Amino acid sequence: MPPTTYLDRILDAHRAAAAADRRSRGQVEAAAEQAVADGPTRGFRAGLAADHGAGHLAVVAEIKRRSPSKGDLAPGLVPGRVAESYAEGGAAALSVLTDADAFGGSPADLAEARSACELPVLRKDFTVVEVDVLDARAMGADAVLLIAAALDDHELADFRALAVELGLDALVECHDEAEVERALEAGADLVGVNQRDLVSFEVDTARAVRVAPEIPADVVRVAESGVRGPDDARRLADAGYHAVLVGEALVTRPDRAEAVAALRAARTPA
Ligand SMILES: O=P(O)(O)OC[C@@H](O)[C@@H](O)c1c[nH]c2ccccc12
Repeated sequence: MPPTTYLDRILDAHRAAAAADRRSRGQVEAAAEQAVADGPTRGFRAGLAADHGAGHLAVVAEIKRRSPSKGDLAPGLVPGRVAESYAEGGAAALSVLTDADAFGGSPADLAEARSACELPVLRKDFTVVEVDVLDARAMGADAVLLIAAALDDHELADFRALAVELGLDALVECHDEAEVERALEAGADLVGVNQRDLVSFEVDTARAVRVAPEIPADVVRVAESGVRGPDDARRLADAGYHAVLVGEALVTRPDRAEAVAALRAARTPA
């Protein structure tokens, strides 16, 4: 047996939490339906496409208190304040970690960040059951993360269809060409290539650049993880990414708005 990885452990914890969930499906559905009745989502995919269409590299700015690989990044951050500075810097969207155990986040962080700005918000978490998708809508998210490595083909397609039904965009996170293939098969129109291997935690920029051409032109492409600054961002923009998703390099900075603006400008003029 291969050793249990961080990803396995996090997924096991999420599956155990889902199994221990005493709420009925009807209860969770009602909460999601209430959110749908309260109003439409803000358009996460459309926001990235629009900013890219306007000549920028779209920035998905992440609110991340800590990570399993780096420990505390910004444990005392105030989500509303951080959201304001990201918006001021020109972020196209936010990503908010809602996983508590490994990342120190919460649904309350997402709600606070979203109400502090007009930006669409991705719920960054480990989606393992359909209830997670319903919860994402109920907590106010505009998009949900589906990690290809954590889901089988049926789950990927079903969870994505449910997200679409609820008005959520689904960011399907891939790590290699085979996973991109599976994402497309499941109908993905928004694909993230995670440069960090969720098993070894190693970041490989060459991989994101190599995988990019595998993704069709009508799919919005997001490069995730390990983007340290404008130089990294420019390489990814040149490789065909519409957007970068950046956590650590933004959350640890005193001048978060300027750091976002510098990433957004990191595109070689056509
Ligand atoms: O902090 P970074 O290296 O900029 O990475 C952000 C983001 O890509 C990373 O947080 C992430 C990518 N995929 C995930 C899945 C779950 C939790 C976290 C992640």
